[in-house]
Amino acid sequence: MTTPEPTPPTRISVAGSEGTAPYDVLVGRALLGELPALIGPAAKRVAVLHPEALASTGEVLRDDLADQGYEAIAVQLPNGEEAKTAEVAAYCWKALGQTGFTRTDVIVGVGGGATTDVAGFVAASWLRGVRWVAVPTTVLGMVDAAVGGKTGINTAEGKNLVGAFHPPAGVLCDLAALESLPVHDYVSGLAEIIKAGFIADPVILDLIEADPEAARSAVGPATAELIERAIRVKAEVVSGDLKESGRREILNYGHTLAHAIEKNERYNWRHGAAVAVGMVFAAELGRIAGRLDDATADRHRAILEAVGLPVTYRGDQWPKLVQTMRVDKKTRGDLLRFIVLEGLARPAVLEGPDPAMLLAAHAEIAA
Ligand SMILES: NC(=O)c1ccc[n+]([C@@H]2O[C@H](COP(=O)([O-])OP(=O)(O)OC[C@H]3O[C@@H](n4cnc5c(N)ncnc54)[C@H](O)[C@@H]3O)[C@@H](O)[C@H]2O)c1
Ligand SMILES: O=C(O)C(=O)C[C@@H](O)[C@H](O)[C@H](O)COP(=O)(O)O
Ligand SMILES: [Zn+2]
Repeated sequence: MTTPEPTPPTRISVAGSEGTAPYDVLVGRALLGELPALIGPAAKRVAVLHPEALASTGEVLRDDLADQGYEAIAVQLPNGEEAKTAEVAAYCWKALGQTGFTRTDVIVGVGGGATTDVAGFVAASWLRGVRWVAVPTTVLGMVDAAVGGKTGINTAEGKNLVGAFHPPAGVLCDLAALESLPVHDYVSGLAEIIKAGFIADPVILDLIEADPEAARSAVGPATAELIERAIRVKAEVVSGDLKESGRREILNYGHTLAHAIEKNERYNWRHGAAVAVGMVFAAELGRIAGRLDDATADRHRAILEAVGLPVTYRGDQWPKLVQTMRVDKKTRGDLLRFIVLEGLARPAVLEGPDPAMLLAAHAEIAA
């Protein structure tokens, strides 16, 4: 009997823009052999930044890189959102300083979106910018966070308030990593996949609606296709607008309210769960503004509930949420701006909606 040839990874290209180099997102299995080529020939030192939950992965990777002749260190970060702080970034800078990390050395971020956001930010800020490679290990990291070069940390005042646009040299999405992901985290990533479906690729919605239970699994029949389709949406959008001067804002669909919910919950809600509620809110806002048809608005709640994502939030928190939304990055002056839909895959900006409209949309998600 012959052993089947390993399937080559899918390669999705992200164009360089505004002086940055193009790079590829690879999706497949057993991709770590690609890492040395992405680290490049100039590096002497490599720092592997990983969350506590992936301690053994981080150490194996460090040992592997050391065997290849790099001076490799593993830097363990707290799990999840707790890593996105100035203190954790400073801890990483200290580790780099003590290792004598130079401009030709390379950072590898292995973990979920929180880890790759910090790893990218440390890479952007160390010596004003060093090369980094993203190895996302969550659905959300693969389809969204690791692609596009938005890096950053939170401050007491809000989500992702400090950061930089600093694209990686490459992104390795090893689907096998998803098999250890708790279902709660897996499903959180589906929110960003569903977002990609509503803003650009409705086939995603059809695939999930055909078998929502299978969509919740790392080994479902459509898993790889869903992940690849969402990455293609992100890659296409960021290729044309790295610094979010225009079209990239559509990737923020549902995020204006989501970030306010995350802050209000002291980051104990997963990002994807907050984005799910935020998209239902944005859909209702679109409907109330006369931009979105009833069927598409209703489809939000149905698909998100079908995969087990939340669609409501505590009704008594509205004043605090509005206050936080006022400092959303899309706000211009005093003008709140939301991404809404004018139909499937037809995102648009809604500027300065009447407070009564916001209140009416809020009533639809208030628990
Ligand atoms: N930069 C961007 O463009 C962008 C886009 C979307 C989201 N984000 C950010 O991404 C973050 C959310 O990312 P996330 O949903 O991946 O969550 P996360 O990074 O918080 O990870 C969730 C949990 O899973 C653990 N984990 C990671 N991989 C694992 C694995 N393979 N097996 C077991 N456990 C694992 C983590 O340690 C953590 O405890 C948010 O901070 C969000 O703001 C950034
Ligand atoms: O890549 C983008 O652009 C996005 O908006 C993707 C979002 O899913 C992501 O959560 C992003 O981190 C939000 O960025 P922010 O600029 O609103 O903080
Ligand atoms: Zn997001």
